[in-house]
Amino acid sequence: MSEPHATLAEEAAKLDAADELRAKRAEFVLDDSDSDSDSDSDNSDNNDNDNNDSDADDAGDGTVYLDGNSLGALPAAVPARLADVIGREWGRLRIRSWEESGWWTAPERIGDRIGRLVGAAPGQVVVGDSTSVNVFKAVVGAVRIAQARAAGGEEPRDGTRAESQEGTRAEPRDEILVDESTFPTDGYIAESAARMTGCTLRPVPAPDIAAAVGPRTAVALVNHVDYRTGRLHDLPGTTAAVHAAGALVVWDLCHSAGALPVGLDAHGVDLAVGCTYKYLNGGPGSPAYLYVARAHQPRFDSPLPGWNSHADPFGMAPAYAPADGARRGRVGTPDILSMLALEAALEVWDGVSPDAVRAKSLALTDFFLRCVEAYVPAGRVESVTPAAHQERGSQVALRCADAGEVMAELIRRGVVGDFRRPDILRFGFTPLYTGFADVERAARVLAAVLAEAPGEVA
Ligand SMILES: Cc1ncc(COP(=O)(O)O)c(C=O)c1O
Ligand SMILES: Nc1c(O)cccc1C(=O)C[C@H](N)C(=O)O
Repeated sequence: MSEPHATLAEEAAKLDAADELRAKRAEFVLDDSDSDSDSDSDNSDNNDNDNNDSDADDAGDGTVYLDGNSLGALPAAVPARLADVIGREWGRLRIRSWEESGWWTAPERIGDRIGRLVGAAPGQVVVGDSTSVNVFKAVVGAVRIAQARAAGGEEPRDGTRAESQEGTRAEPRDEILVDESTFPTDGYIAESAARMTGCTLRPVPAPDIAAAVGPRTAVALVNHVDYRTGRLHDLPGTTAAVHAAGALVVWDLCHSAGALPVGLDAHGVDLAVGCTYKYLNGGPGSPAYLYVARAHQPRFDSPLPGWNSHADPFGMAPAYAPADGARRGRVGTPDILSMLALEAALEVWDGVSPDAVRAKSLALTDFFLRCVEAYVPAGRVESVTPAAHQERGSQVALRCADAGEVMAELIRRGVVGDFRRPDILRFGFTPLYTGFADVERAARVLAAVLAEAPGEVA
């Protein structure tokens, strides 16, 4: 029997009152009441949304922002910090800021801040470039490690031998596995990396990678959370299986970092990449990051050995000699304005534990699914996000044939999610600023929109 609206609205109020992260919401800019009516940030073709959320006031009480899994909201501390970076550090200190304002060391300093959120001890994460570029560095770097190990008969990290038999040289490591439903950029880059390294690329469903990995696999590239379905993949189990086969694993954390604990060190992950503009709220185009586990750093041979990763960058030597540690993952001059905006954005995480964020994330997605079940006529939408907590990230994806029109109308009424072709409504739940009342309202507006546009599940 469906739960009535009043009951769920009351429950939302109680859940909000008991929410230990509730105060964090005030650290974000979420009020769009004075927004420029020409501003159309959720209306870009890139975002696959066809409508403008400047009409959000139609709904009467502002916007419910459920697109933080694409672009996180603005942390309130960022504008003043950026004004200082521009006015004082750049405007007055100019070149001195590379030293005096800590610009030169920002990629590693901010990397350590992200490291805490993804379970990496200091010295293993460097911030810079886009996720796409870091996928390239990570996959090629990982293949080179796997191939060097196979050629030299070295011990992999978990102690299993690279030789297939005592005294016999191991088979060549010439295969890259990629999760079949990967975000496209990872697949494109893995394909290019495979061509460059003499590997073949084999797409495999992420849950099957543990079984598919074999003696010729060099690297598996896997998304921790699927960008369309919100499915959370088994990072500990897949990593262990890849290691048991003597290969390396690269995880893409775009849709998990800042939404759930990752445990990179605890699970022995080799390399990882991620963006910072989703749950880490770094801003549009904010720099991504690269994790290279400490044990691999001495052998990490970057395919983009720029001068910033040189052991002595200002020596300007003609020959390349790599820096030690995380800095080896750098390429060229860091994008300081975006990088320092990200650093200010990360201050909202002070005192916040990834476990608390995960608990609230699951509570939010559970509650949304319950509200949808209560409000939306049976069969009108179908959830493609797993119900099991251990398989769910921080978004809910609902399938319906008219998803494009439905999302456009939702946005017009102040509920901002996004649409992924051909038939997915995507709702992201950012625990630092999303409340249970937002969730209840989103489901209520969704049900109203669906009732007015009766259609079929895809
Ligand atoms: C899983 C995943 N990887 C990579 C990217 C894109 O990376 P980039 O920062 O290079 O645009 C995204 C989103 O844009 C993503 O969802
Ligand atoms: N990076 C994006 C962009 O520059 C424009 C629009 C959307 C994005 C995204 O991040 C999309 C996102 N990775 C997704 O999961 O679909």
